[in-house]
Amino acid sequence: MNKKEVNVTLKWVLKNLNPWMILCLFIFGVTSSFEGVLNGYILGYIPRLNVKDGNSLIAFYIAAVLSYLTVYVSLFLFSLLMQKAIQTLNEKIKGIYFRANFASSFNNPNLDSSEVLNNMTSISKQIEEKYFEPLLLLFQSLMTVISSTVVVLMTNPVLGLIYLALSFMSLLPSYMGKEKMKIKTDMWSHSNSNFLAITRDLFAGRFEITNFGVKKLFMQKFDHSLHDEEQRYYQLNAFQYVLQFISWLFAILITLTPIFIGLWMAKNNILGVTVSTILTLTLTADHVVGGFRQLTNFETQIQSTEGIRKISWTETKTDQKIAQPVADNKLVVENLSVKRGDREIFKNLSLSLNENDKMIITGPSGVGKSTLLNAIAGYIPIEMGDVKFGGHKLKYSDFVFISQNIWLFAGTIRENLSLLQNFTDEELVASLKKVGLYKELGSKALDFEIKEQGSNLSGGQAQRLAVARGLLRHKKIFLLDEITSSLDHQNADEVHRLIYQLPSIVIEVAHNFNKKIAQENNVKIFNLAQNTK
Ligand SMILES: Nc1ncnc2c1ncn2[C@@H]1O[C@H](COP(=O)(O)OP(=O)(O)OP(=O)(O)O)[C@@H](O)[C@H]1O
Repeated sequence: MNKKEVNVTLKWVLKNLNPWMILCLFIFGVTSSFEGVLNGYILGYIPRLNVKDGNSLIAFYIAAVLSYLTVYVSLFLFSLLMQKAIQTLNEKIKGIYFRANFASSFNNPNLDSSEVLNNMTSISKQIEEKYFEPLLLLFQSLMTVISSTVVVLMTNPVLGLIYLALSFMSLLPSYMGKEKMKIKTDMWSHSNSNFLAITRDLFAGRFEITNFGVKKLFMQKFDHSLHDEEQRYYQLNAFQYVLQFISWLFAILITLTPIFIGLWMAKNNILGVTVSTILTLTLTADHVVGGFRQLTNFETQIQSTEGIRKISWTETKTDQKIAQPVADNKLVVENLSVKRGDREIFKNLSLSLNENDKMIITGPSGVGKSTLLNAIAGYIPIEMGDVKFGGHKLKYSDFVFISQNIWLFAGTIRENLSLLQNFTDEELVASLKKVGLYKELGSKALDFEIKEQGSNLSGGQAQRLAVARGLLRHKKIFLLDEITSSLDHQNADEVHRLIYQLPSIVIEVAHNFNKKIAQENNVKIFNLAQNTK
């Protein structure tokens, strides 16, 4: 077991991006940030132009076109590069997230693929929208704030400072409403998760709700929770509009007051203020505050992802080698003790199987048959004891574990058998013949297309395919968990005759089994109930 963790931070982002990409993002981030000051600078220049001088008008026109062109080309390239960077980072994060869940699923057998997929999509989307994008845009906003501040102060330091001070007042309403906004968001989010939980529960219990005739009561519960959720959402939005309204009122003061002060200074010839100064400051000062507002917004988004950016998992060591011959092919279970939760399922349990031995583990429901098989396989933690094969600790590569749900994926029999490893067609055909599937699947058995989750194969065919996978790899141990419980007697007997003849050790967990076939094949019967009491 190996504990691993990836913390998605600025350092991680920089490490995973190409240095050239980072350099270009930096350059275009700086040049594109002048978008904020360009309007103010160019419009503010107009009153200073000598409109009688044609040459200076042409020069002004060319300079303005080139400036806008530089800024917009930079902005375009910055946006394009940003998307490329996000693609790279998304691929990394989704890859890590999937691998983390894949590895951790060994300790969480109930983990469902749709849950992993949903989480992977929603978490990576959140990291993309609330971390990667804001992080890349944060730099650009910072540059906008710096360049606009420089232009404002250079235009006229005193009037510039008045403009900035008043502009920053526009942040007051949202700053003051921040705490209340957070409370309202939390309330809505709490109500929303309640609503989702109730919806899931109701849907899962739709048959019981109908059978017990309690539909009306549960629909009322649903409506109540839906109303609560929508009401909280309305309150959240209404509060947002209240803040917005206060901001508008502030804006009237903030926009007109510095213009009036500027005009008054111009009238009285104070500090060389002109109409040109007022124009430049009016159009530029807003970008300082706008950039600042964006900065704080990005920072809040970045902080909100702190929890989901830490991805940790436990890596279980797997070896992908084909089973190697061992000194003696004996499987020995020594003093095995297993607890599930606080409950001791069995204690000091020992078993010994020689090469090619077959054993059925039986006993009443809930006694711990599947637990024992999973503990032997190493799929669940054990309290004490050892499981050895050929004198060494049993490894994943030593055995094939087959349960009722055979893992089959959309693809050919060839792919499902070889699992994308290199095997010749002769080897694949030989394994299919051993389980009696070759003839059954027609002349082109290897090219037979299996549908998603093997929906076009019978239960028995799927079981035999799983056995063929193990035979192909010369596995010396087959661990089988209730594999025939969903098959009819004839199919179940057929599968049993096959597995009891395998040149391997077979341990099968079975509630019910055909005693005659078991006897004919010298299968040992191990009743767990008698061995745990
Ligand atoms: N995932 C789990 N987490 C906690 N306890 C579990 C879990 N699975 C099973 N158990 C407990 O372990 C006991 C043994 O379960 P197990 O599935 O091994 O029994 P079994 O003999 O295979 O039953 P059955 O024949 O009904 O499949 C159960 O009674 C249950 O209390």
